[in-house]
Amino acid sequence: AEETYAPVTDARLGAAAKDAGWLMYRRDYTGSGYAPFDTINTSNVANLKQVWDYKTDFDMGHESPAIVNGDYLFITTPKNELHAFQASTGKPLWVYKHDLTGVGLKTICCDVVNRGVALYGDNVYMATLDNRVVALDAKTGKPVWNTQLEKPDVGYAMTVAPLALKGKVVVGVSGGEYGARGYIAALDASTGKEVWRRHTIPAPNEPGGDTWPEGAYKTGGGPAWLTGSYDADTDTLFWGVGNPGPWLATLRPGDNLYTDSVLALDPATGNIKWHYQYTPNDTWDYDGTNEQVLIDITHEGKPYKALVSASRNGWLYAIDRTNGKLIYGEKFATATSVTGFKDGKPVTDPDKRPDINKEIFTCPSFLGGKNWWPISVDVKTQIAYVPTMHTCMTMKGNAVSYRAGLPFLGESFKVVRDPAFPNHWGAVQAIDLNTGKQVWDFPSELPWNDGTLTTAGGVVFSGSADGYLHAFDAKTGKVLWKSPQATSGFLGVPSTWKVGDKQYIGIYAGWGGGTPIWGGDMAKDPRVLNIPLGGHFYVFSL
Ligand SMILES: O=C(O)c1cc(C(=O)O)c2c(n1)C(=O)C(=O)c1cc(C(=O)O)[nH]c1-2
Repeated sequence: AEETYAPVTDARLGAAAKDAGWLMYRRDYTGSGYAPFDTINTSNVANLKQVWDYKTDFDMGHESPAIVNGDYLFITTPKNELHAFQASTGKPLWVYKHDLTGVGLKTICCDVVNRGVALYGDNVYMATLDNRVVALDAKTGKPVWNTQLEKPDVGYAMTVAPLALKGKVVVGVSGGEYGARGYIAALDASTGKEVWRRHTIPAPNEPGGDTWPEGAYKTGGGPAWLTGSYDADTDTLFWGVGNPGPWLATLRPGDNLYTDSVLALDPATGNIKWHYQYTPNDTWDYDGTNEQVLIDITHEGKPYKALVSASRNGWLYAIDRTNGKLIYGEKFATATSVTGFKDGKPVTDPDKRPDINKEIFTCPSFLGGKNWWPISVDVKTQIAYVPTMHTCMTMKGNAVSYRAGLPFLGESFKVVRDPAFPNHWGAVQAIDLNTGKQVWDFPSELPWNDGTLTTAGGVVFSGSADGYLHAFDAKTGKVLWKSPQATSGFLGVPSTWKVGDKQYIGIYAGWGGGTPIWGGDMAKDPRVLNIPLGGHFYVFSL
């Protein structure tokens, strides 16, 4: 039957946490990845069965969550195809294949991925590898507008899932490995016209401009390649900023604001309200882009409106989201580059800084104690479910000069095992956000490169690299159910929705992304090397 398509209004997005669908990247503006559904719960999750599936034509990383409005479901593929299905049955509705003819796909560091769509009004939005944002009619797939932000192949690319709010579609660019000057931009949702652009590296005359050597801002990196969050109470948009360029920090003394930071922005103008820098003068490619989850916590007896992020640098940060002050930092992985805090600012170990002719060994590797795979947070218990990677690295400086469209690193490196975890490349951890301390740990011999989904049914979902979707007991970490083995390793972000009384879980298998390309010893581990490729979207229900 031809279902009506209910427009995605600001009111619906503001109440997305309670919607029957899954209206945005992390379900709601807080970035929780938490669904209030309990139809599937700890007592019946063992009965989950596959109800439909879809195989894509691609062998690269599949990272998109299913975004669902009513009975309409949207997923994207590598190289920017957008597929619409009937959410309950998997009936294909339409496909949009973005035209990448003539695009070299050259300045894309970590696989030709896409992290999914945003919905607003009657439209669906996708950011593309050739730096466009496209708006399509969600019901028909018919193009509405198409705005190019940058030429392709000269440093910029886009892999981000857009965030829609208040008549705007907000996106951020990739390009931190190519000396692109990063930014976050807001486009008018109905016309595609750019409303504001916030460069993440200030010009010399702007606040923070004095944290860079002369002229360095033009090639200073600071990409913004993961989706932010939004606090309606204070009307603040939070967006993570990535690594500085070049990677070798001795070439750019200073804190290098606002790289490796979270920015609190006015969504009407893009003006900066405050910032917090996770890794000052980063020389390890630790980015600061990982999820920025808004959650109210109680720490040492005091209530806080917090923003939490499990950073690539191995520390879990809780920041006061009203003023940008550190509440606490706790290690969630072996972390020797950042060693602690002074007056709320991270302190780094000078002995762990590489230079020309100086090789160092430090943890985590540049791939991070956790990479982009989002944590989820149970809003009732304030427990976060954190995909974790156990790696360290050697790193050494070398000479580099900027050339448009080429890598701008100035370092060579190798990912190796974390000696503290001789048998495990990864884990899923439960961490109490009130304390920053571990509640349980599920170790994995393979890296764990999948986001997590938390539900009111007391079940946490996440997929393993060897192709099993796991259902964990949120309280104990006990595995309550595992799917039959998927045709590839899980990399996609799990999501859940209801059509009528039925609850569905959807997730992409489709190994790829940064780990196989950059993973050094981990990528060469035969169990990782032999993970079969191919995109396969699965939907499960009772
Ligand atoms: O600096 C950047 O612009 C940038 C972009 C991306 C991306 O857009 O996917 C990644 C990274 N950096 C990165 O450092 C990284 O480890 C990474 C992993 C992945 C992935 O999809 O698995 N993307 C990216």
